[in-house]
Amino acid sequence: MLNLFDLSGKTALVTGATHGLGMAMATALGKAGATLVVNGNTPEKMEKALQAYQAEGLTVKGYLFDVTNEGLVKENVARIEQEVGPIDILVNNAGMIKRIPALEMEVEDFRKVLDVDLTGPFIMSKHVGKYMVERKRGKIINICSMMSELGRDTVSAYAAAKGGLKMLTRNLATEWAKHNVQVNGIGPGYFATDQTAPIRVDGHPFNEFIIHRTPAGRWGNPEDLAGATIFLSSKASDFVNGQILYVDGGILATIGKPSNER
Ligand SMILES: NC(=O)c1ccc[n+]([C@@H]2O[C@H](COP(=O)([O-])OP(=O)(O)OC[C@H]3O[C@@H](n4cnc5c(N)ncnc54)[C@H](O)[C@@H]3O)[C@@H](O)[C@H]2O)c1
Ligand SMILES: O=C(O)[C@H](O)[C@@H](O)[C@H](O)[C@H](O)CO
Repeated sequence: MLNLFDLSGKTALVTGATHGLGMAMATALGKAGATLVVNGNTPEKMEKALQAYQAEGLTVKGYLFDVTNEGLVKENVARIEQEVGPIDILVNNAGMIKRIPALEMEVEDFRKVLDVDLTGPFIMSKHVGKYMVERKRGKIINICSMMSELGRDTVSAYAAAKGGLKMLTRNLATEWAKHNVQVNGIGPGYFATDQTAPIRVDGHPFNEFIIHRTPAGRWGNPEDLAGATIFLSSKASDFVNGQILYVDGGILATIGKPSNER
Protein backbone atom coordinates (compact mmCIF):
# COMPACT_ATOMS: atom_id res chain seq x y z
CA MET A 1 0.00 0.00 0.00
CA LEU A 2 1.51 3.35 -1.07
CA ASN A 3 1.57 5.87 1.80
CA LEU A 4 3.05 8.93 0.10
CA PHE A 5 0.53 11.27 1.71
CA ASP A 6 0.64 10.00 5.29
CA LEU A 7 1.69 12.77 7.71
CA SER A 8 1.82 10.62 10.86
CA GLY A 9 4.73 11.63 13.08
CA LYS A 10 4.99 15.10 11.48
CA THR A 11 4.28 18.40 13.24
CA ALA A 12 2.57 21.18 11.28
CA LEU A 13 2.33 24.87 12.18
CA VAL A 14 -0.32 26.91 10.34
CA THR A 15 -0.45 30.68 10.84
CA GLY A 16 -3.75 32.59 11.02
CA ALA A 17 -5.59 29.30 11.48
CA THR A 18 -8.40 30.32 13.84
CA HIS A 19 -10.90 30.20 10.94
CA GLY A 20 -11.17 30.41 7.14
CA LEU A 21 -8.62 28.89 4.80
CA GLY A 22 -6.06 28.45 7.59
CA MET A 23 -8.45 26.34 9.62
CA ALA A 24 -9.43 24.24 6.60
CA MET A 25 -5.79 23.54 5.72
CA ALA A 26 -4.84 22.76 9.32
CA THR A 27 -7.82 20.39 9.60
CA ALA A 28 -6.70 18.59 6.43
CA LEU A 29 -3.15 18.21 7.77
CA GLY A 30 -4.48 16.90 11.10
CA LYS A 31 -6.74 14.39 9.36
CA ALA A 32 -3.74 13.22 7.31
CA GLY A 33 -2.02 12.39 10.61
CA ALA A 34 0.02 15.48 11.52
CA THR A 35 0.30 16.86 15.05
CA LEU A 36 -1.23 20.34 14.81
CA VAL A 37 -0.07 23.71 16.07
CA VAL A 38 -2.08 26.74 15.07
CA ASN A 39 -1.23 30.41 15.35
CA GLY A 40 -3.70 33.26 15.77
CA ASN A 41 -3.62 36.84 16.94
CA THR A 42 -6.94 37.13 18.81
CA PRO A 43 -7.55 35.24 22.12
CA GLU A 44 -11.36 34.97 21.64
CA LYS A 45 -11.02 33.55 18.13
CA MET A 46 -8.36 31.12 19.34
CA GLU A 47 -10.61 29.81 22.10
CA LYS A 48 -13.47 29.19 19.65
CA ALA A 49 -11.08 27.65 17.13
CA LEU A 50 -9.64 25.16 19.62
CA GLN A 51 -13.19 24.00 20.41
CA ALA A 52 -13.96 23.65 16.69
CA TYR A 53 -10.83 21.56 16.09
CA GLN A 54 -11.73 19.39 19.07
CA ALA A 55 -15.21 18.86 17.64
CA GLU A 56 -13.49 17.52 14.50
CA GLY A 57 -11.62 15.02 16.69
CA LEU A 58 -8.31 16.88 16.41
CA THR A 59 -5.95 17.73 19.27
CA VAL A 60 -4.44 21.12 18.59
CA LYS A 61 -2.13 23.48 20.47
CA GLY A 62 -2.69 27.19 19.95
CA TYR A 63 -0.04 29.93 20.08
CA LEU A 64 -1.02 33.60 20.01
CA PHE A 65 1.45 35.95 18.33
CA ASP A 66 1.73 38.51 15.57
CA VAL A 67 3.64 37.07 12.60
CA THR A 68 5.15 40.49 11.82
CA ASN A 69 6.86 40.79 15.23
CA GLU A 70 10.26 39.11 14.81
CA GLY A 71 11.01 38.91 18.54
CA LEU A 72 7.70 37.18 19.28
CA VAL A 73 8.02 34.86 16.28
CA LYS A 74 11.51 33.75 17.35
CA GLU A 75 10.37 33.17 20.93
CA ASN A 76 7.21 31.26 19.98
CA VAL A 77 8.91 29.09 17.37
CA ALA A 78 11.50 28.08 19.99
CA ARG A 79 8.67 27.31 22.45
CA ILE A 80 6.80 25.18 19.90
CA GLU A 81 9.98 23.25 19.06
CA GLN A 82 10.45 22.55 22.75
CA GLU A 83 6.86 22.01 23.89
CA VAL A 84 5.41 20.17 20.89
CA GLY A 85 8.30 18.94 18.76
CA PRO A 86 10.30 19.71 15.63
CA ILE A 87 8.23 21.68 13.12
CA ASP A 88 8.19 19.67 9.87
CA ILE A 89 5.55 21.71 8.01
CA LEU A 90 4.97 25.48 8.06
CA VAL A 91 1.97 26.99 6.29
CA ASN A 92 2.25 30.78 5.99
CA ASN A 93 -1.46 31.55 5.75
CA ALA A 94 -1.98 34.66 7.95
CA GLY A 95 -2.86 37.58 5.73
CA MET A 96 -4.98 40.69 5.21
CA ILE A 97 -6.37 42.83 2.42
CA LYS A 98 -7.25 46.52 2.04
CA ARG A 99 -9.44 47.37 -0.94
CA ILE A 100 -8.61 51.02 -1.66
CA PRO A 101 -7.92 52.63 -5.08
CA ALA A 102 -4.18 53.41 -5.47
CA LEU A 103 -4.71 57.17 -5.74
CA GLU A 104 -6.53 57.17 -2.41
CA MET A 105 -4.34 54.73 -0.51
CA GLU A 106 -2.22 56.06 2.35
CA VAL A 107 1.39 54.83 2.31
CA GLU A 108 0.82 53.61 5.86
CA ASP A 109 -1.96 51.26 4.63
CA PHE A 110 0.22 50.03 1.76
CA ARG A 111 3.07 49.28 4.18
CA LYS A 112 0.76 47.48 6.61
CA VAL A 113 -0.45 45.03 3.93
CA LEU A 114 3.12 44.35 2.79
CA ASP A 115 4.18 43.82 6.37
CA VAL A 116 1.53 41.17 7.10
CA ASP A 117 1.36 39.45 3.68
CA LEU A 118 5.04 39.48 2.68
CA THR A 119 7.34 40.37 5.57
CA GLY A 120 5.37 38.09 7.95
CA PRO A 121 6.00 34.96 5.82
CA PHE A 122 9.66 35.98 5.52
CA ILE A 123 10.04 36.28 9.30
CA MET A 124 8.22 32.99 9.92
CA SER A 125 10.22 31.15 7.24
CA LYS A 126 13.51 32.55 8.53
CA HIS A 127 12.93 31.37 12.10
CA VAL A 128 11.31 28.01 11.31
CA GLY A 129 13.63 27.49 8.32
CA LYS A 130 16.67 27.74 10.56
CA TYR A 131 15.61 24.54 12.38
CA MET A 132 14.55 22.83 9.13
CA VAL A 133 17.87 23.54 7.42
CA GLU A 134 19.78 22.21 10.45
CA ARG A 135 17.65 19.02 10.45
CA LYS A 136 17.84 18.71 6.66
CA ARG A 137 14.09 18.28 6.29
CA GLY A 138 11.05 20.50 6.05
CA LYS A 139 8.12 21.78 4.02
CA ILE A 140 7.07 25.42 3.76
CA ILE A 141 3.86 26.44 1.97
CA ASN A 142 3.19 30.12 1.28
CA ILE A 143 -0.42 31.07 0.63
CA CYS A 144 -0.37 33.20 -2.51
CA SER A 145 -3.34 34.42 -4.55
CA MET A 146 -4.79 35.15 -8.00
CA MET A 147 -3.16 38.50 -7.27
CA SER A 148 0.26 36.80 -7.43
CA GLU A 149 -0.43 36.82 -11.21
CA LEU A 150 -3.24 39.29 -11.93
CA GLY A 151 -4.13 42.85 -11.04
CA ARG A 152 -7.52 44.22 -10.05
CA ASP A 153 -8.87 47.66 -9.16
CA THR A 154 -8.33 48.59 -5.47
CA VAL A 155 -5.86 45.86 -4.43
CA SER A 156 -2.44 47.32 -5.33
CA ALA A 157 -0.83 46.61 -1.96
CA TYR A 158 -2.25 43.07 -1.76
CA ALA A 159 -1.15 42.30 -5.34
CA ALA A 160 2.34 43.69 -4.68
CA ALA A 161 2.60 41.57 -1.53
CA LYS A 162 1.24 38.35 -3.05
CA GLY A 163 3.36 38.79 -6.20
CA GLY A 164 6.32 39.28 -3.88
CA LEU A 165 5.36 36.18 -1.91
CA LYS A 166 5.51 34.12 -5.12
CA MET A 167 9.09 35.33 -5.68
CA LEU A 168 10.02 34.87 -2.01
CA THR A 169 8.84 31.25 -2.45
CA ARG A 170 11.10 30.74 -5.47
CA ASN A 171 14.04 32.37 -3.73
CA LEU A 172 13.77 30.38 -0.50
CA ALA A 173 13.32 27.23 -2.61
CA THR A 174 16.55 28.11 -4.40
CA GLU A 175 18.45 28.61 -1.15
CA TRP A 176 17.10 25.64 0.80
CA ALA A 177 16.42 22.85 -1.75
CA LYS A 178 19.93 21.49 -1.19
CA HIS A 179 19.06 21.10 2.51
CA ASN A 180 16.00 18.98 1.67
CA VAL A 181 13.63 21.80 2.59
CA GLN A 182 10.91 22.24 -0.04
CA VAL A 183 9.37 25.71 -0.29
CA ASN A 184 6.25 25.96 -2.45
CA GLY A 185 3.06 27.98 -2.63
CA ILE A 186 -0.67 27.48 -3.03
CA GLY A 187 -2.56 30.11 -5.01
CA PRO A 188 -6.24 29.92 -4.08
CA GLY A 189 -8.77 31.36 -6.50
CA TYR A 190 -11.82 33.12 -5.02
CA PHE A 191 -12.90 31.33 -1.82
CA ALA A 192 -15.89 31.81 0.47
CA THR A 193 -14.32 33.16 3.69
CA ASP A 194 -14.51 36.27 5.91
CA GLN A 195 -11.93 37.99 3.70
CA THR A 196 -14.23 37.85 0.67
CA ALA A 197 -17.51 38.32 2.59
CA PRO A 198 -17.88 42.01 1.56
CA ILE A 199 -17.64 41.17 -2.18
CA ARG A 200 -19.57 37.87 -2.08
CA VAL A 201 -23.06 39.05 -1.08
CA ASP A 202 -25.99 38.20 -3.34
CA GLY A 203 -26.69 41.02 -5.74
CA HIS A 204 -23.14 42.44 -5.46
CA PRO A 205 -21.85 42.69 -9.07
CA PHE A 206 -18.51 41.17 -8.04
CA ASN A 207 -20.23 38.01 -6.75
CA GLU A 208 -21.84 37.39 -10.17
CA PHE A 209 -18.60 38.34 -11.92
CA ILE A 210 -16.51 35.78 -10.02
CA ILE A 211 -18.97 32.93 -10.60
CA HIS A 212 -18.97 33.80 -14.31
CA ARG A 213 -15.17 34.33 -14.50
CA THR A 214 -14.41 30.96 -12.83
CA PRO A 215 -14.68 28.07 -15.32
CA ALA A 216 -15.86 25.79 -12.48
CA GLY A 217 -18.77 28.23 -12.07
CA ARG A 218 -18.59 28.72 -8.31
CA TRP A 219 -16.63 30.15 -5.38
CA GLY A 220 -14.10 27.79 -3.80
CA ASN A 221 -14.97 26.10 -0.51
CA PRO A 222 -12.12 26.13 2.03
CA GLU A 223 -12.08 22.29 1.91
CA ASP A 224 -11.06 22.51 -1.77
CA LEU A 225 -7.52 23.31 -0.55
CA ALA A 226 -7.09 20.04 1.37
CA GLY A 227 -5.49 17.98 -1.41
CA ALA A 228 -2.94 20.60 -2.45
CA THR A 229 -2.00 21.24 1.18
CA ILE A 230 -1.44 17.55 1.95
CA PHE A 231 0.49 17.03 -1.30
CA LEU A 232 2.90 19.92 -0.65
CA SER A 233 3.36 18.79 2.99
CA SER A 234 4.07 15.15 2.21
CA LYS A 235 6.74 12.87 0.83
CA ALA A 236 4.85 12.99 -2.48
CA SER A 237 6.36 16.46 -3.14
CA ASP A 238 9.98 15.81 -2.07
CA PHE A 239 11.35 16.89 -5.49
CA VAL A 240 8.90 19.79 -6.02
CA ASN A 241 10.61 23.12 -5.33
CA GLY A 242 9.51 26.71 -5.81
CA GLN A 243 6.16 25.95 -7.48
CA ILE A 244 2.88 27.75 -6.95
CA LEU A 245 -0.02 25.31 -7.22
CA TYR A 246 -3.07 27.33 -8.24
CA VAL A 247 -6.33 25.93 -6.90
CA ASP A 248 -8.66 28.31 -8.71
CA GLY A 249 -11.42 26.43 -10.53
CA GLY A 250 -9.60 27.34 -13.76
CA ILE A 251 -9.44 31.15 -13.50
CA LEU A 252 -5.82 31.45 -14.62
CA ALA A 253 -6.38 29.03 -17.50
CA THR A 254 -8.76 31.32 -19.32
CA ILE A 255 -9.21 34.87 -20.56
CA GLY A 256 -12.92 34.64 -19.63
CA LYS A 257 -15.98 35.17 -21.80
CA PRO A 258 -18.54 37.90 -22.46
CA SER A 259 -21.15 38.22 -19.77
CA ASN A 260 -24.04 37.60 -22.19
CA GLU A 261 -22.70 34.14 -23.08
CA ARG A 262 -23.46 31.31 -20.66
N1 LIG B 1 -10.43 33.94 0.67
C1 LIG B 1 -9.87 33.95 -0.52
O1 LIG B 1 -10.55 33.96 -1.55
C2 LIG B 1 -8.37 33.92 -0.65
C3 LIG B 1 -7.86 33.70 -1.91
C4 LIG B 1 -6.49 33.67 -2.09
C5 LIG B 1 -5.66 33.83 -1.02
N2 LIG B 1 -6.17 34.04 0.20
C6 LIG B 1 -5.22 34.16 1.30
O2 LIG B 1 -5.40 33.07 2.18
C7 LIG B 1 -5.08 33.45 3.51
C8 LIG B 1 -6.27 33.20 4.43
O3 LIG B 1 -7.36 33.88 3.89
P1 LIG B 1 -8.83 33.87 4.51
O4 LIG B 1 -9.73 34.14 3.40
O5 LIG B 1 -9.04 32.70 5.39
O6 LIG B 1 -8.71 35.22 5.34
P2 LIG B 1 -9.22 35.67 6.77
O7 LIG B 1 -9.12 37.15 6.78
O8 LIG B 1 -10.51 35.03 7.08
O9 LIG B 1 -8.08 35.05 7.69
C9 LIG B 1 -6.81 35.61 7.81
C10 LIG B 1 -6.21 35.18 9.12
O10 LIG B 1 -4.93 35.78 9.31
C11 LIG B 1 -4.84 36.24 10.65
N3 LIG B 1 -3.85 37.32 10.74
C12 LIG B 1 -3.89 38.53 10.11
N4 LIG B 1 -2.82 39.26 10.47
C13 LIG B 1 -2.09 38.50 11.32
C14 LIG B 1 -0.88 38.70 12.03
N5 LIG B 1 -0.19 39.83 11.91
N6 LIG B 1 -0.42 37.69 12.81
C15 LIG B 1 -1.10 36.53 12.94
N7 LIG B 1 -2.26 36.30 12.31
C16 LIG B 1 -2.74 37.26 11.51
C17 LIG B 1 -6.25 36.71 10.98
O11 LIG B 1 -6.47 36.79 12.35
C18 LIG B 1 -7.07 35.62 10.31
O12 LIG B 1 -7.21 34.52 11.18
C19 LIG B 1 -4.66 34.92 3.43
O13 LIG B 1 -3.26 34.99 3.27
C20 LIG B 1 -5.34 35.39 2.16
O14 LIG B 1 -4.72 36.49 1.59
C21 LIG B 1 -7.52 34.10 0.42
O1 LIG C 1 -10.62 41.60 -3.36
C1 LIG C 1 -10.20 40.61 -3.93
O2 LIG C 1 -9.93 40.58 -5.15
C2 LIG C 1 -10.11 39.32 -3.16
O3 LIG C 1 -10.24 39.51 -1.80
C3 LIG C 1 -8.88 38.54 -3.51
O4 LIG C 1 -7.74 39.24 -3.34
C4 LIG C 1 -8.95 37.17 -2.93
O5 LIG C 1 -9.05 37.21 -1.54
C5 LIG C 1 -7.90 36.23 -3.34
O6 LIG C 1 -6.63 36.57 -2.85
C6 LIG C 1 -7.90 35.91 -4.79
O7 LIG C 1 -7.03 34.85 -5.05
